[in-house]
Formats: sequence, C-alpha cells, structure tokens
Amino acid sequence: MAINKLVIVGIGLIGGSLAAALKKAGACREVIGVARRQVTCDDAVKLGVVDRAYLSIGEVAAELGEGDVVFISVPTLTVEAILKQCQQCLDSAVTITDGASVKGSVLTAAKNAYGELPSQLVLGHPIAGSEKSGVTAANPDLYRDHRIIITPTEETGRDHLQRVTQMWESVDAEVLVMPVAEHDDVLAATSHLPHAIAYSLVDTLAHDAENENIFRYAAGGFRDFTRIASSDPTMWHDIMLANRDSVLKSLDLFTDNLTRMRSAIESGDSEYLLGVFTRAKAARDHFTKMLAKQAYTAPVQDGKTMQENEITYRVSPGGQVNGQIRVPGDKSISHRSIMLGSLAEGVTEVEGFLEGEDALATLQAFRDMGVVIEGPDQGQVRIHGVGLNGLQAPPGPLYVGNSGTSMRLLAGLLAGQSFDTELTGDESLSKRPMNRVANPLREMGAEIETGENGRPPVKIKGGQALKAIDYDMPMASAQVKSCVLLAGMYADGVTKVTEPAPTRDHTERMLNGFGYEVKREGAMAELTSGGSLKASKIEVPADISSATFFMVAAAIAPGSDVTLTHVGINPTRDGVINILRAMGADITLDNQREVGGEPVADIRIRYASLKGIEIPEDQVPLAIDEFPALFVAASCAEGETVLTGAEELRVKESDRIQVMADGLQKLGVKAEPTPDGIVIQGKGSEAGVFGGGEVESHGDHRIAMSFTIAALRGTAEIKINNCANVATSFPTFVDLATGAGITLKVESA
Ligand SMILES: O=C(O)C1=C[C@@H](OP(=O)(O)O)[C@@H](O)[C@H](O)C1
Ligand SMILES: C=C(OP(=O)(O)O)C(=O)O
Repeated sequence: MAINKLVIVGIGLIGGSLAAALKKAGACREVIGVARRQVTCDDAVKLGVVDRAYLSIGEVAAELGEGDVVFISVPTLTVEAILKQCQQCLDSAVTITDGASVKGSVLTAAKNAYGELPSQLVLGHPIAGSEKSGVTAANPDLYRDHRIIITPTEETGRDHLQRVTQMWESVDAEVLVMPVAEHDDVLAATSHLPHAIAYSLVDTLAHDAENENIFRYAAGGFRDFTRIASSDPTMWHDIMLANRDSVLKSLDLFTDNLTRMRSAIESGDSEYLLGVFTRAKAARDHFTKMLAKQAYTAPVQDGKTMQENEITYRVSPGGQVNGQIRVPGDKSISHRSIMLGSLAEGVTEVEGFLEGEDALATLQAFRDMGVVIEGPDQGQVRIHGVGLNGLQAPPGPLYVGNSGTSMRLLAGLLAGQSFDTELTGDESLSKRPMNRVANPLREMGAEIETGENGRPPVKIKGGQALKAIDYDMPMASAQVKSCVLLAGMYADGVTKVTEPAPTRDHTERMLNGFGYEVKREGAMAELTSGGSLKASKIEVPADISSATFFMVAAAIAPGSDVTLTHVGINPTRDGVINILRAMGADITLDNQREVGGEPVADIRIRYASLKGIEIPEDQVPLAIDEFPALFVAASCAEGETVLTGAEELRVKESDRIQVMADGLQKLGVKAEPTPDGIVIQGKGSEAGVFGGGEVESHGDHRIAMSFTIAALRGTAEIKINNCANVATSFPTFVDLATGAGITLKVESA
C-alpha cells in the first residue's frame, strides 16, 4: 500500500479521480472526502469515490498520522484557507500535497499559513485536467500515462516526497520534478494562455448579434479550438490571478503576434502569413508525432536526443525481389535544394524532395532562420528565397539530428552570416569530426568553436570578414568541398578547392543552375564572391544510394528482376554500378536523360552470379555510401573481395567497416576489417550465405538496410536492432522492400 488513509479536500474531477484511481489500484487503505457542500459529500459516497465524507478537515484530523496523505484539490485561491485549517489541526507527520495548477501562489499560501514552509508539504500538479468538472466526472483512469509535476523545495521532507511520488506512480502516472518558477512559466504558456484565448474567443463570438448563426455553423475548427472554454470558471479565474506575471508574459507575446498577423492581413503580406502558417504547421505536426511517441529525434538536454524509439527489424530468410520501384528523392540534392533555394532571389519550386529526417532537418534549420518554406507535400516544396544576405538569426541552436551533410554544409554558409549560430546533432552526429570543415573555414577568417576533439556542437561567430582561399582537401569529401565553396560566396576573392579524387558534384551543378558560376579545372573547382542566386525549378531524381539496396538485393537473390526508375546516375555517384558490374552483375540502363542538370536513368538489374574483386580505389568516393550494401554483395560472391582506401567509412553515422565486419562475422561470413577497408571471403553459390542471428545497426540507417537485404540469402531469421534511423534517408524502405518480396516485420518498443 502506497498510503494508509487518503483525505481528499475538494472532491471534484481531480480529487475524485485520484480517489477512484487509488481505490482501483488497491493502493490505499481508506479514502475520506472533505467537501464544502453536503450534497457533494453524499454524491461522492453514493458513487463509491470515497468511503466517507465530511464538511471540514477538522472532523477527521484527529485520526490522521504518519502514512496518511491529505490531497488538496480546491480552486487555487482557496488553497490558503485550507492550509490554515491544516496548520491548526493536522499532525506534522501527515503528508500534505495538492493539485493546483499554479505553484508559486500555493508556496506563498503555505508561508502565510505556517510562517515557513512545513516539511510535510509536497507541491504537485497533475497535468490531466479536462473541460469536465465535478465529482460525477471522476475517472479512475484519468492519470494513467499522464504527467505529474512535483515542485519540491529545500524544506520538503524526503519521506513525504517519496510517499507522494509513490502515490502517483501507483496510479500509473509519470512523475517529473521541476522548480516552482519554471513550472509556472511553462504552464502559463502551454495551458493558461490557451484557456484565456479559448474563453475570450467564445465570449467574443457569443456577443455577436448573429451568434445563433455563428454557433450553428461553427463545427470542426471552432469546436476543436474552444473545447476548453467549457472548463470550470472559478478554477480558471483563480489560475489567471494566481499566475498573473507568467500569464501576462505569455499573453503579451501572443498579443504582439496577433497584432502582427492583423497588419499582415490588412496589408496583404502573404509572405508573413505563409511564414507563420508553414512554421506553425511544421511545429504542430512534429508535436503530434512526439505525443504519439513516434518522434525519433527531439532535442532534450545538451543537444542530445531523446531515447530513440527502439525499432527492430525481423527479416525472414530467402525469397527474391521483383518489380518496378521508385525510391525516394536524392538526399544530397534535397539538402542543397533547400540551401540554395533559401539563399536565392525569388521562389524556388522543388519536386521529388526527400521527406526523410536528414533533409527535413536542413529544411527546419532554414525555417528557423526566417525562410518561408511551403511543404513538403508529396515531394513538393516551395521556397521563398531571401537572397544571399537575407537570413535571420535563429531563436536557438540549429539542431540537425543525424545529418552530417546538414552540419558541414551549413557551417560554410553560416560562417558568412552577420549573426552567431550553433549547430547541434544527435548522439551519432555528436561523435563525427567537424574540424575537417572548421579548419578551412578558420583559414578563411571564420571564428568557429567545436566541442571536444573537434566534435559537435559547432559554434560560429557571425560578422567575420571572410577571405577567399585556395584549399587542397586532405580527404575526398564532397561535404568539405561544398562547405568551402558555399563559404566562398561570402569571402572576398576567388575561392578554389582541389580534391584528391572526384567526389559528388551536386553543389557545383546546382550553383550553376541557380546562375552562380562555378568553374571546373581538372580536380579544382572555383567560384568568385559577389554573385547572386536566381530562384530555379528543381526536379530531384531518385537516390542512387537508396536504389543500391534493391540493386544488391536483385544481384544476390536468384530469380530476381528489378527496375529502379528515374535514378540519378551522376558520374560522381555511379561507383555502385561500376563495382557491381565488375563483380559480374547484370545491369542495364534504360531511358537515359537529363533532368534539371542531373543525368537520370531507369536501372534494371537481374540476378547473376557474382565474383569477388579488388575494388578499384578510384571508385571508392563514387560509391562511398554504398559499401555496407556492397559488403553484402561481396559475401554472396565467389571468392575474395578486397576494399582499400576507404578509411572515410570509419567516420560515417557509425564506423561502417567495423560495424559491418561485426555483423557479417556474427552471421557466419569471414570478414576481416583493415585500417582502410575490409577483406571478405564470399561464399558464392552456397544456398545459405548468412546464418540467422541478431545484429546491431548502431543506429546507422545504411547498416540496418544492408542486413535486411542480406536475409534474402539467409538460412534463418535475421534480427536487426536500432533501425529507427532508416527514416533519415529512406522513410519508405519497409513498404518498398515488402512490396518487392522481402518478408520483414517491424517491431517497436
Ligand atoms: O555531400 C554530400 O551530400 C554527401 C557526401 C558524402 O560525405 P563525405 O563528404 O563526408 O564523403 C556522403 O557520405 C554523404 O552521405 C552525403
Ligand atoms: C554519410 C551519410 O550521411 P551524412 O554524412 O549526411 O550523415 C549517409 O547518408 O550515408
């Protein structure tokens, strides 16, 4: 039993529901009610909510002692009178707690009643109200999975705190602890302000001469928005006055915003209106997901993400893949479309945008910097560009989740802005190296601070004059190249970047497409500052990195025949085609054409037996994201496959060499990691290449998808842990894989 006797003072929805819940849970010996009116006492006993009831706490005080709890759930401004009675008649061993929506005023009330804060008092607030009120609305399940905020002070006794915590936990509520002032500010914004607005809106309309008509036709929106205006008026009267300062702060913010909206409507400022509506929709959609516990990224503390929603794949062995598949839009091009579209003059329209978490992180970052972006809606995005110097300071750190591309490319752009920024990411991104971009930017005159060992967060000081540099990249990285070129638009002079091997050139192509000239001379790309970007239309081809999983699936599973449509085959991205062909894969490219400056084709791939090869090092940067899947192909090939010159794989979302080697070994494949690659002994035509088992993806999307397709040549089920991040690059993977013939179950915890 969490408690002995529970005395509920004020048997309404909140108190009555606690009584009913504790009784149902068998967590207290007896429930005694105290109410101002005899009829409430009678009702509460009749409904079985309490065992007995009295008109004042004085009538039961004498029988209470240690282990008993008094729960005060009267309107906020009445709490002081009750506490004064408690002070007069209650033993100091009795625990007192409350359910008022404002905590600062209860603190003052307690000081007024007791002179100082008594250790027996534990202030609390169940976030579980409803527009219903009164004992008849009491509901034993009201608190299940709801949050209870407890605001202990230095004076609060440990035993009392523990007893109240246990009481709430025994009715399946989640207890959170918060300082009093923070509680009152947060609740003013999230609860008190919406109630004030709902009451005011209904009252405004109710005064209208035409109100009969208004209410007759006011269905959907009005009903949803004003439900809470049916709440208990006394309770809300008290809350507004008790939390005066915090409520006024929130109301002022809101009033300003509303006034600005009024003038925007008056002056026909569609940019402003679209800005408010698109930002609010994005925020509300995100919030809805959070409420449904679906959000896998949500910054909570220190830039770290909330524990990811655990997602596990269970893939059945065997099968083949067939059909025509259109995988989602290219991630690299989607990122760049938002960046350049935002900095262009005019409205850029994007088709085929990847609605994966990485590209959405970039989109959100630009919204945070004041860019109006409509969509995405089925791959369509409209970006109202603000020009190269039109970004505004974001309200806080820019959180880019799992996305290295967002962080590194943004770093270049942000180095050229007049305001300070900070870039943060999730747990995986927080381990990835950022000095590769910070160093050249520092050479250009940027002031940049990174976390320990050059890891995120990346803090960028605004207002620095940048100068052009001639940069010899130490590694083949399109992210570093793009970062320096983007910063170059803001630097004085001609910025040149030379790469040790060709890397994806989407930035150069798209800059040219937006009318900002990038010249290419051998391994060097250069641009001159002082140009501008003109809005453009962008059609994003399907992502060859996502298509890869189906290419490899078809290449390893006998009987397979798959056509991947509209795939980007940019020569700086086509390493996977070249490598698979060298291994003996049967690949044909049809319908080759150019779309918005990028070559695309339909890729048909049919099963053919594969042989192991030494992967040519010049192909490595051209297939950099495709190696996890290629290692699966190598395991199914006849003979040895050797990869060298691929140390970059160690600093992706996971150490892709080690993590793949671990998983492959676990499934019975000989895979030896080397410092810059891997050696895999393929099993060739053996029916079962992979034994069953459990592998870890380490939250790396490409590892998760690679082991999924491996099951096509498995002998037993493969279980893959930590797959939520597949949504970063390929949100429709499970549907497309299942549709193509892979038997896959998704479990979420
Ligand atoms: O520029 C880009 O869009 C990308 C470049 C590559 O990274 P590196 O530049 O680190 O090789 C790649 O792995 C990443 O998925 C996307
Ligand atoms: C490495 C990848 O992406 P990023 O660097 O953007 O996180 C990837 O998608 O495989």
